[in-house]
Amino acid sequence: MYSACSIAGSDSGGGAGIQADLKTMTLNGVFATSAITALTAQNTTGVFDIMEASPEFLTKEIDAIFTDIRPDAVKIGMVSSSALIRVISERLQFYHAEHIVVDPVMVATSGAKLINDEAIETLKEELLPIAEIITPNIPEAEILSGMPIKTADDMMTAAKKIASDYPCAVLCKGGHHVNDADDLLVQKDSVQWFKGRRIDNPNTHGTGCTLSSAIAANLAKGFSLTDSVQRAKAYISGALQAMLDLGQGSGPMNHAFDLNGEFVYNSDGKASPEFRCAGGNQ
Ligand SMILES: Nc1ncnc2c1ncn2[C@@H]1O[C@H](COP(=O)(O)OP(=O)(O)OP(=O)(O)O)[C@@H](O)[C@H]1O
Ligand SMILES: Cc1ncc(CO)c(N)n1
Repeated sequence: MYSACSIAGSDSGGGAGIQADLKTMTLNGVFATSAITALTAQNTTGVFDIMEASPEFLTKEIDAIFTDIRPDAVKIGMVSSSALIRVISERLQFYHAEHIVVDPVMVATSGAKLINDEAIETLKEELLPIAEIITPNIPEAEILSGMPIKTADDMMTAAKKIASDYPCAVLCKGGHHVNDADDLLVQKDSVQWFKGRRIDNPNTHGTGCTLSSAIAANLAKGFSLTDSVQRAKAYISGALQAMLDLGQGSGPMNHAFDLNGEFVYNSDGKASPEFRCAGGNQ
């Protein structure tokens, strides 16, 4: 069975972070491992506290994973400090990790800052050079490109700038646009829009984590980057469309669905009629 590893923060509320990643990877048909960078005391209304793992402990988590169940892809989410970013970069290069997806998490849906300013520079220096793809939302793309994004043309200019500054593909997510939820993928030789109808659901906590984990899971299974993004976009649209309404703020998504309405994935990562997800038909 293929496996993917999430290196990210824990969300006690279950909607984002490691919790979203493990659900997404499982339902996209790969075995999921995790190296936790920080605990957050968080729910749908906000982030109340953060406790970082030490660099030494994060090193041991990554070593434990790579020396035993080597991941076929790695997703990196919330990493709040430069010291932790350096550990991740060094360890992933040491293990020649493949298919690295970087979600440059900066601010939670609720508005809480999840990275310090110095660490944003370290992320650019240490993680973007080893990433296959990065998945900024619009505010993150503004910071990485150094330009404001108000229109689809701005999105294109900013994503192209980031893709020319760093050796990775860039998926600029349109969730923060007011109209359609269209995402833009810029690779060295191609540019492609992934169109998404905006789903009228205020419960979008963890959409970015879910999308990047679904991309990593599909890369782990051997799909091309373009196909992995396409499949991840279908997954996030399904999870938003499945309309869960939990908590008092921006709630989590519903992962207990499948793309055709009934079945989830078997251990080969193929849709299987024998393996029905509890709650999938609700
Ligand atoms: N209301 C919506 N309807 C349809 N798709 C959406 C909606 N909101 C977000 N998306 C999609 O969800 C994915 C994540 O995008 P978004 O810009 O919300 O990421 P993010 O801000 O990093 O998420 P997070 O809330 O986890 O920080 C993208 O594919 C985006 O198009
Ligand atoms: C732990 C964690 N990672 C990422 C996000 C971004 O959605 C969040 N809110 N919490």
